[in-house]
Amino acid sequence: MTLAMASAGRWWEPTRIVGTVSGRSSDGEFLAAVAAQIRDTPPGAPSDPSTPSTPSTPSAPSAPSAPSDPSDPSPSGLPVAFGVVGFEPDSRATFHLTAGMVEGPPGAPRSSQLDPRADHAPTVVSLRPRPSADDYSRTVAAALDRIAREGGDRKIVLGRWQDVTMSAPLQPAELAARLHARNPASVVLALPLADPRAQPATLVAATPELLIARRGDRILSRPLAGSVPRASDPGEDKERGRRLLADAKNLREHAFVVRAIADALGPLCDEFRVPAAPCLIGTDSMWHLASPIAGRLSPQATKEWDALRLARLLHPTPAVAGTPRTWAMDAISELEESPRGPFTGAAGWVDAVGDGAFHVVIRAAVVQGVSVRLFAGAGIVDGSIPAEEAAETGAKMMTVMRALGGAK
Ligand SMILES: C=C(O[C@@H]1C=C(C(=O)O)C=C[C@H]1O)C(=O)O
Repeated sequence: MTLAMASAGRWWEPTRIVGTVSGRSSDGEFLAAVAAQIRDTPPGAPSDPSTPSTPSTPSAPSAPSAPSDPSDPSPSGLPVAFGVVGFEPDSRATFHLTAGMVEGPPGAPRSSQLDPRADHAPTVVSLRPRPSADDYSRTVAAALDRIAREGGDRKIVLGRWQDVTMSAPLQPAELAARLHARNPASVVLALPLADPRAQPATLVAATPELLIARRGDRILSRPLAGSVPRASDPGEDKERGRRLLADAKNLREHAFVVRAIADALGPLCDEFRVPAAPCLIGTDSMWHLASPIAGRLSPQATKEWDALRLARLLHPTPAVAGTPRTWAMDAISELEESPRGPFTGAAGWVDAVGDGAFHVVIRAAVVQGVSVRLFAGAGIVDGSIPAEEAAETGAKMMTVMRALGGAK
């Protein structure tokens, strides 16, 4: 099985997986127990024979290097719990208890199953959008009706799926390596999902969105909301980014998220900084409005709030659910075709001292043999245009589609 993470040009793998636990995503007791369990996991603990370690794991842990990014796994080389909390309250959360994450060789893994020049590279043989772009546009219109009925000042994030079939089973590590090569500024995660009913599946994502990182008393969140697809012409591309920064509908969409995060984190902090206006960040396929929010936890909050508990406090934000949260989640479960599960969940790590980083599971796929399932969503507010939201979700899926070799 493949458990790996890449951020800021560095690739991380566990020295050893000592156990895997799963429970309901909304089960606070279960998740508190995960954080407690990692405090009791000795570094280099003997491996549980039922959960073999990753074959490509380096044999000796490398010396912990200085963190270059708040998302990096524990620089102290401490045991970490690495996992995902799903979107719906009753979805499955999976955590792998590892003896520590160590930095692998740059650009790992070494093999390249997805190298298009290799004859054994799996190729895309079929694509099935669920629903079609037209049906999705109709669902967006239905969401706009709901928002209008409530007076307009609301948001619903609506998504759609794409089921891809490959010509041969896809190695999740290969997809992760490709995403990492193409999206150096995103955090790449490959995370086996525990579902006893299903054939083994792995979540792979290249996410640009940081839900929360905690290092000691310092916290950082960088929500995204308000997006436009990039353009191939450099002049037009730059112009789209410039227009996004000044676009009233997208700024409103963004403000919902910043407000929710500031309201949740502000009371825990002695110092707290929210930018007055968002900045622009780009991925391979999208421009996004982003707000880096930073704080210093109070001494009491530092003791009580580990990274996973902070992630649970924020998740799901209006970037992936909407506002107000419960109303938006009800609308999503009525309007979307199926439950999202890990998509738009929170994935990352927490260590024995409560430090950690959780990322929003977007630009993601679930890989299961020859099947690859993609998801992308878009925030709907008063003024959204259904066809544009369909185009936006299509563009968001391009990050994974290109890495699969299924798009230019
Ligand atoms: C839901 C997704 O993206 C979220 C919605 C965004 C938006 O509506 O602009 C931007 C980033 C994400 O927070 C996704 O990419 O699937």
